[in-house]
Amino acid sequence: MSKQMSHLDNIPSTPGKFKMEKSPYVHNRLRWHSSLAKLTFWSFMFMGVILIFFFRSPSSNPLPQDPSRRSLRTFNWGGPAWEKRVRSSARIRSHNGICVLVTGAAGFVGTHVSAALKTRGDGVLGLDNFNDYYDPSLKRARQALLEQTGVYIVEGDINDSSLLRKLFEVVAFTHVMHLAAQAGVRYAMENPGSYVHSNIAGFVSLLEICKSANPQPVIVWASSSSVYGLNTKVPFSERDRTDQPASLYAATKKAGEEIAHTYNHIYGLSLTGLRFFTVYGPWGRPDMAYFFFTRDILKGKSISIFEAANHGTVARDFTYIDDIVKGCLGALDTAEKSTGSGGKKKGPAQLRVYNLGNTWPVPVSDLVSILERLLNVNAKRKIMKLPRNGDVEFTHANISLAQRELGYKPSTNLQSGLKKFVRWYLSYYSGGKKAAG
Ligand SMILES: O=C(O)[C@H]1O[C@H](OP(=O)(O)OP(=O)(O)OC[C@H]2O[C@@H](n3ccc(=O)[nH]c3=O)[C@H](O)[C@@H]2O)[C@H](O)[C@@H](O)[C@@H]1O
Repeated sequence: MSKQMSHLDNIPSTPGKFKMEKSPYVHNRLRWHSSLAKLTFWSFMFMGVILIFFFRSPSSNPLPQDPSRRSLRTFNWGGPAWEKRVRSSARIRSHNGICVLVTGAAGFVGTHVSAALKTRGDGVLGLDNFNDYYDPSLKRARQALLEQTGVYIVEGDINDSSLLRKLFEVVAFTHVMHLAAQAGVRYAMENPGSYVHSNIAGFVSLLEICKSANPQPVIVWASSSSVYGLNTKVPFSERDRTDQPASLYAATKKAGEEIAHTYNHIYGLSLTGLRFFTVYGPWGRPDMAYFFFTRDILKGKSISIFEAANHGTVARDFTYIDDIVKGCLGALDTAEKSTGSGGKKKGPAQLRVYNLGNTWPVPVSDLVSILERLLNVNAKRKIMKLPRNGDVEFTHANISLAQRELGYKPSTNLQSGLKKFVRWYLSYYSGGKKAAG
């Protein structure tokens, strides 16, 4: 059976009525029907105007690109052929393999993690809503890449409970790698609603299904280095305070950590949050600085390099994607099972949080110098004061906990990681055939 997710489902369909009233009835009935038709017509016109007003009015819709508008999109799923594809993608092909639902599988980290799991023989099913936060054609290209490795990505939203329930009916996932999220620090000021929709409502929707699944899966999910916010103690350790987020994005990730605590406490779900530190690499996100700096340097456009007060350095603990993938797999492999069943906790379950960084902060101006050398083009640098839109000045991970417990050991420095990124970038956007970002 084909199912669809759409807000439009709630609006009754009406065209049949109008057709019927055009049939040749006796005169009175016709008049009665025609006035009924008029009444119905004008009622619908009136409702239409109100709906248009509601969606357009700035006061009733304070979020100009409200993500709920995105979920007006219709996703098709269901049916025997679809279920067969889902099962085949999720089939474990190695001894001791795990069966993983990867949310955000067409995203940057999601694609790399899905491919790595599939390559080692785990069962992998992707889920992604292919939203247009950045160029969806890049997500489609990642999807095509995953298809070659045998990973199927179901198109749907993590807020669609009936889809999630169906997926757990078709496949007994042992693990969920939850990477679907609204990312980006600065965009949170433009579209705050999308952060609440994906990072809070979407996470809760997923946890609700996981808590009732039998067996309950293990969940590993993407938190963020941004939870350290205005924390000035460096390097950032998991024990440091995280109650001063500098952006709504950071606040939603911090909220995710608290929500994880609740579901672990009440339902016995095994939950591991990974605080990623500025992940970069091939197939990366065009909204991130290293990516659009590359694009703009090549185009001869000027780039803005932020600096802190008193010409202070802004730096990031840039972390290469392959290192992050190893950290994700380490977290999945070391996670203990959830303890609940039938939606009820049977005993204490594991609740963990780890930093996944590189432990080597690099000033943004140095990042630009590396790109200039790799691209053999001088950047048009514009030094700007760090805008007050959510960015923090400095990130630096203490990774000793992840090292000890996950065997996490980053091994790629920014120079060699960017070299791989630039090589990918130039071949992907070869000769300007595709427009970057
Ligand atoms: O570590 C993380 O958790 C976060 O890392 C990145 O956030 P961010 O570090 O701000 O990454 P970019 O947006 O690529 O910025 C990198 C650096 O370049 C700087 N920048 C950015 C944009 C710009 O025009 N100029 C500029 O100097 C930023 O201030 C920052 O220091 C991701 O975008 C987040 O999704 C992720 O959660």
